[in-house]
Amino acid sequence: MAMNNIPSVDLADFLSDDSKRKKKFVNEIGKAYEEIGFVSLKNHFLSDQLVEELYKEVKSFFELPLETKRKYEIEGLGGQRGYISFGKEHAKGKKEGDLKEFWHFGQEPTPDAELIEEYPKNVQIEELKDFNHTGMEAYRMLEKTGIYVLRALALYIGLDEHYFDHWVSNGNSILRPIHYPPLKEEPQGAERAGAHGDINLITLLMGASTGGLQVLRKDGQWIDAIPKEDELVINVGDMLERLTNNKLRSTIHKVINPPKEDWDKPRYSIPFFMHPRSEMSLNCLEECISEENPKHYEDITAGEFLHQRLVEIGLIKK
Ligand SMILES: O=C(O)CCC(=O)C(=O)O
Ligand SMILES: [Fe+2]
Repeated sequence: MAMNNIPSVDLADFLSDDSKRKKKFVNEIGKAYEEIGFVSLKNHFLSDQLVEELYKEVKSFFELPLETKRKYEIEGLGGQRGYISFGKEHAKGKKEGDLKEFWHFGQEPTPDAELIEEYPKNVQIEELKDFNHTGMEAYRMLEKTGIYVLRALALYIGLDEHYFDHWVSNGNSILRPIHYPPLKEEPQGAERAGAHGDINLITLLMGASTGGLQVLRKDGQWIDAIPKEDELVINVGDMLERLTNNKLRSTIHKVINPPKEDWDKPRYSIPFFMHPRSEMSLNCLEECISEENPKHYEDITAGEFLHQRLVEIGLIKK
């Protein structure tokens, strides 16, 4: 039986004036990311009320008729904004599409952002007047939380506390509400979400409508990752693993199919994928290269890396 043992950390420690508490947080989250790659975080900035409103909007959207949702599936964006229909995305290296449909909210940059690459506009849903602004409100609160987590990680790695600030402010982050519909037939090798590592720097995940998320521990055992009430599950993605030359671990995870008696139950989940600006260098940091841990990756920018991975998961056609 899988069990839940994702370490829990308290953002209030990091925000406290007591330097011992701040240091404690930095060490706890750093150690957890070297070991399991996941934490559950309390005292973040996303309120229960906002989560509730967002789930309500998201459910209303996915309940719309397919032809209405299809109006919002925009060609040529590599699935980076709007609606992405059932079965389109697959885990890297897997041919069966995941059993999910989803939506993407993207960055709305401030006028002074000076971006090298312009972001596509968010897609506005006409049928639901509160959908877009509720999504962007949650986006901002998750982004704010993520910036503090990255500050703690910068200190852990031995960088300036504000190393990531510039790269993630006006960065290419994505909020992804997902609907896993009820299963109607034997899935034939497909899963709700096949085993994968996330592409981005870090992922912040509010509680899902039901369980199903599992994480692959170093010893090869799959364990459940369920945030406690009021907590966010936060994990390291491949970009941060690469930047830190494998010091911080992007852990493989998946969403398993429910047992047959629960096939009639849908699942909803809303991850926030924190991405930097596309020009950020992901070259392995000097601080993370040593004789025992020689450089594992070629130099690359975040934009180039993202493009490669979108091709590999089926969202961009070669
Ligand atoms: O649905 C979930 O709980 C997680 C989904 C996920 O891992 C992803 O979309 O990257
Ligand atoms: Fe994921």
